[in-house]
Amino acid sequence: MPALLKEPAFRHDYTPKTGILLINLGTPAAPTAKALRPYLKQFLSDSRVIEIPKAIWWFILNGIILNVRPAKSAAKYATIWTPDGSPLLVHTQKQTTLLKGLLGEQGMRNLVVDYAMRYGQPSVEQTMIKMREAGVERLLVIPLYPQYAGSSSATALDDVFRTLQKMRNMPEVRTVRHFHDHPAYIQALADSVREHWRLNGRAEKLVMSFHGVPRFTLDKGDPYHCECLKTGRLLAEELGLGKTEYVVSFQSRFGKAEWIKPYTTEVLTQLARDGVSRIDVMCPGFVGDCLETLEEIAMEGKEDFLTHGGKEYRYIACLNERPAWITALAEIAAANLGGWITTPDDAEMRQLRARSCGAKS
Ligand SMILES: C=CC1=C(C)c2cc3[nH]c(cc4nc(cc5[nH]c(cc1n2)c(C)c5CCC(=O)O)C(CCC(=O)O)=C4C)c(C)c3C=C
Ligand SMILES: [Fe+2]
Ligand SMILES: [Fe+2]
Repeated sequence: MPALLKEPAFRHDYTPKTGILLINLGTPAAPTAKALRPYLKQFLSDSRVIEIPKAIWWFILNGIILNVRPAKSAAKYATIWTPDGSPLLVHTQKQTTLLKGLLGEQGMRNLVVDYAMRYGQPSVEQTMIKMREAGVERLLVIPLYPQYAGSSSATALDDVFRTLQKMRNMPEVRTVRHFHDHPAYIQALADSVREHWRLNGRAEKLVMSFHGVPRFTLDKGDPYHCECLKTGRLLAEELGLGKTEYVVSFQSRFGKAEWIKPYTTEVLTQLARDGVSRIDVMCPGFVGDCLETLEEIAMEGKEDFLTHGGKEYRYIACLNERPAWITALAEIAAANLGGWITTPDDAEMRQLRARSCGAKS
């Protein structure tokens, strides 16, 4: 049992709140090798992400990867960094604010909406302590990954459960496992494609590129690959696309092992070689633009396609702050908040609470 966190003395006179905690992957604090090193170390030391035996991996990580990758990755981050910081952080912050605003407009009171990062800052523990201090007694956790994977959603939830183990007065907890087939999420994606078509016309193919995972995880029971294909199919159906008009592929391969296929780079190269001249490319598995979409897909992917004979490569931005996506997020939250959002005003709630144990305050 880990050591318990410090908590304030119990009191009656506060309004119990319901919290929504959005968890995203996390991102380095700056686009520098110095900032990349601790970020990558934390990320790549996660046994949900790297399943190689710990002792062997320790040597590979500390002896090779952490000496080479920080500088290489920092150079990539530098190409997408914004004046407000890393796009992943900026979009997560904005999504949190917009969700809070929308749920407030929908009349949900006594609600705390906040975000945390699985790697880097603010950590899950930090945000959970902050929410507990704000009076959160019921906590809904939404990992910002539409498709469940052990290396994304599950590790985010591990962090929540680890923090709960350290809480004396732990909140009630509900978790969202995935929303890969949620109609409002599919609608939001479809809206973004239709808007792109309205402004730019329609390309010959729509490429839907998802983050990859090692192939063996599928063989060992991870549903991620299947959920990506389902998202792709539902989106294509919503857009009225036939089987030959879209392709689902997987990006961001790490290391030499086989990952789920087809690889996005190979698909882009092959499409160009096959004489397809104009393609639309999107990343439905990322709800906000980040390094993997802005650098790997919008920049490197474009180069792959154009250098192999393609003529026009149009990247469709992630959902980011699109109103339809914030509405979808609110729907996903509301569907999981059943019975948790109470209507009595603050004073009444305090009275109810004090009365239940006979105390005066
Ligand atoms: C080492 C293996 C990796 C697995 C497995 C993996 C799964 C996975 N990742 C995401 C989402 C994101 N990954 C991002 C960056 C990133 N991913 C890996 C490695 C694995 N990911 C690394 C080493 C990095 C860091 C960048 C680099 O050095 O290449 C990001 C972007 C972060 C940002 O700051 O913008 C996202 C998002 C998912 C959803 C997933 C499993 C399904
Ligand atoms: Fe990743
Ligand atoms: Fe399947």
